[in-house]
Amino acid sequence: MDAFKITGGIALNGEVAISGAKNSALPILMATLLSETPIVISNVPRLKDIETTVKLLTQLGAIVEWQDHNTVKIDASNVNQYKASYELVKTMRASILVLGPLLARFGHAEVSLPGGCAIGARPVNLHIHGLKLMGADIEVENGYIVADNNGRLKGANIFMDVVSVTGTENLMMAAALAEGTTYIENAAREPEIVDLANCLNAMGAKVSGAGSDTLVIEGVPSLHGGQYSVMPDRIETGTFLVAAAVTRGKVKCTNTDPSALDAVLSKLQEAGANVTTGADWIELSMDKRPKAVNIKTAPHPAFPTDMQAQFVTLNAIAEGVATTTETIFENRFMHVPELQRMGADISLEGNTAMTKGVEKLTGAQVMATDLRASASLVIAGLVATTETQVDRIYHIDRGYQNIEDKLQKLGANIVRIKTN
Ligand SMILES: CC(=O)N[C@H]1[C@@H](OP(=O)(O)OP(=O)(O)OC[C@H]2O[C@@H](n3ccc(=O)[nH]c3=O)[C@H](O)[C@@H]2O)O[C@H](CO)[C@@H](O)[C@@H]1O
Ligand SMILES: C=C(OP(=O)(O)O)C(=O)O
Repeated sequence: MDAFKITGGIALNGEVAISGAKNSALPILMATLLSETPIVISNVPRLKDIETTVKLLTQLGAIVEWQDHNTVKIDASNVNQYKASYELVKTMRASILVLGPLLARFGHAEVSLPGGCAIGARPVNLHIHGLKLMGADIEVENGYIVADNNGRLKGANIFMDVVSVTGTENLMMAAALAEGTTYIENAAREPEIVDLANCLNAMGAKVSGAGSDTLVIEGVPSLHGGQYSVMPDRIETGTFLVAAAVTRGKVKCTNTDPSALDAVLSKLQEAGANVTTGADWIELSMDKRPKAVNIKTAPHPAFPTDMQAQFVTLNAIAEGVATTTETIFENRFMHVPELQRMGADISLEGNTAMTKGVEKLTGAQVMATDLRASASLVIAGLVATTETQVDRIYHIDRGYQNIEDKLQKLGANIVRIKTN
């Protein structure tokens, strides 16, 4: 298994080019299943979840061809399998995103029910409920969601009880090929929803309202290929900015979109960072110890849960006390015991972590438990006074393209090693 060895204490300095957004690329790649002709997607990040997606699309019968490192052509004209197996779904929950497209285009889909995972139960009841409202017949059999529909799905009025990102995406994709108009109320408003809607519209769909809480999707009989470029990864951007802030460095993130990061940038400024932005870049410099900042996660445009762990690390070494409240996932504080092992003073009460900032963290052998928890431990390693080993970094490889190369270029002392 791979691990990172990090020797901390170096201020990060320089420029880092941000990759395409994992959470946008995944639904967009799944959306290619809706198209009868080939589609070329650029700015696709090369990371484990994308490899898994390519494997899944290929198993379904799509022809996937990389045109360059980050550009992929997908021809889903001959898709002839409709099953996403447990083997793939267990490694990547976003596999659930084939459900809507397969059902809408082929009238049949079988997708393994994703299990619970490190950050919470994460049910998919809203995906199923919405598709049923569109007329699908759905049963859960032997651990699989088995969905059938005769002919086209029907447009429906869908109210989402809970704001769900992939739930909104699955239903948006299904509705794109449905007969009639679908209204999705209490829809997620994340920038990745807007990106998917733009991609679908480039394929001939009629989606409006993306970015608001009501989506209106006028179904069309078929979708076609074309070209689309994935938006920059706002969570990767935020992760590098926090790393710059805690190491008291100066980092410019290029190829990014500041408008997708309002809540994160405002918290970094509150922590004392100097943040400047241009159309497609953000520069952060920090010459003092950060001030502790209170955080409460909530659906976009509020503070993203995918940045919570990184800010717990910031608060752990900041001046003062702070509360970090997680309202999206019931079990997303697995990084806390690991940070405590590095000397952080954090107590957990329900869904709130209370941090009393310490002057320094010390290196330790720690274990990554999920994607963003891993990122928070890497950041802690960058600021710790002695060597840190982060084990099980397959979690971080799911969502960050070449994170160690990018950090090395900013001056960090981080290497990938093999353990046992
Ligand atoms: C691939 C991808 O884009 N992943 C992101 C997506 O995950 P994902 O789409 O899985 O997360 P959701 O937005 O669906 O989850 C939000 C909340 O809704 C609940 N829920 C969700 C669906 C459902 O059918 N029933 C239900 O109760 C979940 O348990 C959770 O408490 O949004 C999360 C919240 O911003 C991010 O952390 C993930 O990085
Ligand atoms: C939780 C995340 O991803 P996923 O939904 O794919 O598990 C994440 O990107 O932080």
